[in-house]
Parts: sequence; structure tokens; C-alpha cells
Amino acid sequence: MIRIDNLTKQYGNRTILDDVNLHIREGEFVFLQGRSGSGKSTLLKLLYRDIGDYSGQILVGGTPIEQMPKYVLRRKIGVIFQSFELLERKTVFENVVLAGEVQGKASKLIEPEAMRLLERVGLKGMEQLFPEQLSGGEQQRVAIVRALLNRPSLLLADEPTGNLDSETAEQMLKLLKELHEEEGISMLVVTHSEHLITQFPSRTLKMDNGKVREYART
Ligand SMILES: Nc1ncnc2c1ncn2[C@@H]1O[C@H](COP(=O)(O)OP(=O)(O)OP(=O)(O)O)[C@@H](O)[C@H]1O
Repeated sequence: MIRIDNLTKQYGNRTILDDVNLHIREGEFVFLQGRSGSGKSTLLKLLYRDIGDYSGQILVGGTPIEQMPKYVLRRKIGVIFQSFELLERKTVFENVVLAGEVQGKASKLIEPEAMRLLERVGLKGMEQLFPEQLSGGEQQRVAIVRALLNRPSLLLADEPTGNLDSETAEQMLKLLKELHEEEGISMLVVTHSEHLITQFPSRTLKMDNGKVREYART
């Protein structure tokens, strides 16, 4: 699914990622851990080409990402963030279908899929509400649906539970794990929470000093 070979990223003369090699197979669920500033978001941003200017190679589905038009890459990779990043003036439903519209998909294809996913995550009946009328957990579920609408093969989640209380964070992780299995989507989930990693045992990568290492539990 994703193969990273000798990836180095610098900001000025600071090396954030130092000759990183990584393979995430199709259908894997992987946690990414590391202290603040260790480069987790930088790695995710490189993967979906929010930033560039690196050395080494990033392959998605066997193709180097710079050889793919951005819209093709963004169809393969969905993203969610700590801050949900929903459009305030759009309803839940509009926020979701917009993700299909920017990919040029017909509404008759997008809308039933949006309804199916909204129902799946427990938001049926809330389609016409605006983000500010939802709880943090509900907003994050909208963001998940939006990210899954185009049936990506990989979901990148940058601290998706960072703004949620611990009970809601657990529910969110449970939902992500279920969607991972039901929809067959690979997931790379950044978290600071040792508790969530223990609660939902999965392959865990640790970033430290520019390197990404497999995290071996003792
Ligand atoms: N555009 C930029 N220009 C210069 N330095 C940057 C830029 N973006 C990030 N950095 C630096 O790169 C380092 C890694 O940042 P990054 O956001 O990837 O860390 P992180 O592990 O995601 O941290 P956190 O857990 O706090 O979100 C930080 O020291 C940050 O200051």
C-alpha cells in the first residue's frame, strides 16, 4: 500500500525525518506515536502531498506520489485531523458530499453513499445540522464520513481523538477499528495516548530523533 524508502525531510538545516524506511501493507491498522515535535504530522503531510521538498521515495500502490496527479492521490488517501476541519457554514450533509463533488463525482452516486456512511456512524437524522450544533465526537464522525466518501484505500488520522474526552476518544477508536475491518481500509493513526494503544492493540510505530521504529511492547 505505502512504501517509504530513504525518506529525509529537512526544514532549513533541521532534519525532521532522517532516512526513514517504512512499509504499510494493504489492510493494516497502524498507530504512530512520538513526542511533540518528533515529526508525525510532517510524515502524514508528506504522504498526502500537503508538503513536498524531500529526498527519497514515497510510493502509494506502487507508484511514486509525485507521478500521480494530486486528485488521484487524494482519492486514494483520506485524512482526518484533531480539529475536525469542517466547514462552518455548510450542513453535515453538505460537508460530506463536498468531498465527492471536488472529485467530480455525480450526486446520484455520492448522496446514497453519504447517507449510508452517516447512518453507519450514528448520525442519521443530523444531516441538516451545522457543525456548531454537534458535539466534538459527532463532528469527528462527520469528518470520518467525509474522508471515507471516496472509498480511499488508506485513511490518515492526525491525532483524531486529541480534542475529545477519554470516553469519546475510546468510542472513536472503536469506530475507526470497525470501519477499518468493514470497509477494508488501511489506517495510520497518530496518537499520544498510551491508553488507546493498550486498549486497541495494533502495530505501533514510534518516531524519535528523525527515525521511525517498530514499537516493541515489553
Ligand atoms: N513549515 C515548517 N517550517 C519549519 N519547521 C517546521 C515546519 N513545520 C513543522 N516544523 C518543525 O518540524 C518539527 C516536527 O513537526 P511536526 O508537526 O511534524 O511534529 P509532531 O510530531 O506532529 O508534533 P505534535 O505532536 O506536537 O503535533 C517541529 O519541530 C516543527 O517545529
